Amino acid sequence: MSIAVTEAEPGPVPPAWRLLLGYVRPHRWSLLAGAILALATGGTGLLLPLVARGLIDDLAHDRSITPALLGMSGLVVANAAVGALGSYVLRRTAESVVLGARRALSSYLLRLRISAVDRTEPGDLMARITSDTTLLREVTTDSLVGLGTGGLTLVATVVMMGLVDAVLLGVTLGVILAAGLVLGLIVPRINRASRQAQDAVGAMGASLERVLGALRTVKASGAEHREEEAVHTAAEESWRQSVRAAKWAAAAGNTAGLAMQIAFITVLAVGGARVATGAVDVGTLVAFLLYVFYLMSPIQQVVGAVTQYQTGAAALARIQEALRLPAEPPSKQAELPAPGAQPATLSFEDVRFRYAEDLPHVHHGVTFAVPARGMTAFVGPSGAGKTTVFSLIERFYDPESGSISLDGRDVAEWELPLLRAAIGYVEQDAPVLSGSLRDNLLLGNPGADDAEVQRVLKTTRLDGLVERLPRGLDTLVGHRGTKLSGGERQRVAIGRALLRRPRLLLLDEATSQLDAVNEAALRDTVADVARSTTVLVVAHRLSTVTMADRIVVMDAGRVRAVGTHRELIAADPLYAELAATQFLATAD
Ligand SMILES: Nc1ncnc2c1ncn2[C@@H]1O[C@H](COP(=O)(O)OP(=O)(O)OP(=O)(O)O)[C@@H](O)[C@H]1O
Repeated sequence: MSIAVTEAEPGPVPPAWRLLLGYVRPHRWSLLAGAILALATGGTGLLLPLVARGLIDDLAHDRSITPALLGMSGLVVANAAVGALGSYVLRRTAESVVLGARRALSSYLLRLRISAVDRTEPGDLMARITSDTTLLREVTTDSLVGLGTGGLTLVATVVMMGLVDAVLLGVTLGVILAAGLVLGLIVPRINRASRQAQDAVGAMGASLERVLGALRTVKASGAEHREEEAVHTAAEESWRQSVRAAKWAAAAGNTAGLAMQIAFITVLAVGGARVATGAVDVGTLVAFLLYVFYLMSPIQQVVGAVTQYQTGAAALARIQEALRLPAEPPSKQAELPAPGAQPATLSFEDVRFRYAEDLPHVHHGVTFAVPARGMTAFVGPSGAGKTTVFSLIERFYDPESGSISLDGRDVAEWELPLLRAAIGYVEQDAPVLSGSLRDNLLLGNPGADDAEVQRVLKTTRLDGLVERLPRGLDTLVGHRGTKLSGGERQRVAIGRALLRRPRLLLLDEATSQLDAVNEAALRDTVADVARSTTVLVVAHRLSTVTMADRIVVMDAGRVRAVGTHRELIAADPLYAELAATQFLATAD
């Protein structure tokens, strides 16, 4: 049985509110506490008009207004205190929702399949973790709580208004209903503009990542202005769409505000007439008008909640899009092989592979076998499919047909962490991560002891460099190791792979030449490692292939010959030609 690397095909995208509830569920109790406090704030405010009516009554009947004044002051102070506590609890909960989303999204993105990463822009994915998740904060507080507390306060206020005067309530609701119809037209536009604004932020992140990742090349090509324009265009697009969203949000807010003013004027007119006919007294009209005034806040809250929800729904959709990219299953950290573990065997059997359905095949039935120990070199023209062999062994991709076996067992049946724990992989451009030399060396085996590190430093001839550096292993290497030379970066990458005590070492040789001394040293290192480990090298140097135990010659996605240097020189014209040029990675 093979172990699935891609997750099940995702079904239809759930609606934004379901996604939002998913993020909020772990924090439901603190959210509820915040909502209750917000309601209590509304509740204390709701009592004010009644106390005010009492005060007017007291004045009309020549009674002392001190109790009513004290009551109103107490209510105002309680209102402020409960309000402050409520907004702190809500804000804290919202930050926790953002944290939860960031953790989930970043964990997921680190598990993405390489094929998914090939199709995406890292800068855009970063924007989803940083900027889109931030929008969840407002959605949680303004939207969810706003809708809940604002809605409840609204209902409570309407009930109170009904109790005070049903006719005036009817007038008020008529005006509010008309405003609601207008809002129904505005709200979807906010969603559309917000989505486009967030997409543009993603595009800006992608442009920035592209430029900053290759700033030397951009400068050397004199392309700063053109690249600057691309970043600015994305930033301006985000601005344009955000302004559009702001325009519609402002229209929504003001529609609600205008409706309240109209309701106020209408109630004043109709209420005034009712006072004149003696249907209601002045105190009732004042209390009702205070409620109309008071209605403003929950209505603004509900309208704000709905508009904010549109922005949040757009962000949620972008987050969900990232969470639906194919990823590897979650797994535990695997134990590395013990020192001196048995070297691996490897075989490819009729492997066919292409990077995507719409791309041509890169492997057209690749077959070869590699015994335990010794060094196997892969040679062939550029684009022949050599590096792809390594990517398939690591299961960055899966073949379309055929099988790849490690220790006689199909790699598809291995637990991914166990498979990768058996392998040390040095990529062609030898990536070095920002951080210290030590961080880089221990990346694949943080538990390596000092003696192991020292041994690897010696093997890779990095010991001299470490001694020269004032901070030794703790020297920071800069973004992508820019403070190291190309050769040093390559040796750090090899040291890192060796510290994993690999049973199979994959070495994609750099096409750039090292200086003669370092090249010889590296050759000796690899030869040394090959005595106890199975080593596969994508070779670009004649000096590497001449010492290989066997050479696999690849051409246009096929293995055309296997043998030693001496055998192949005689038997394979392509190999003879490659060898004659010294540089084995010639262009097609
Ligand atoms: N991630 C990818 N997505 C799509 N196509 C790819 C990808 N990686 C490589 N290819 C294509 O697959 C083919 C084989 O690439 P591969 O890197 O395996 O060649 P190679 O023999 O290692 O070449 P070189 O000697 O130049 O490193 C090339 O035509 C390349 O354009």
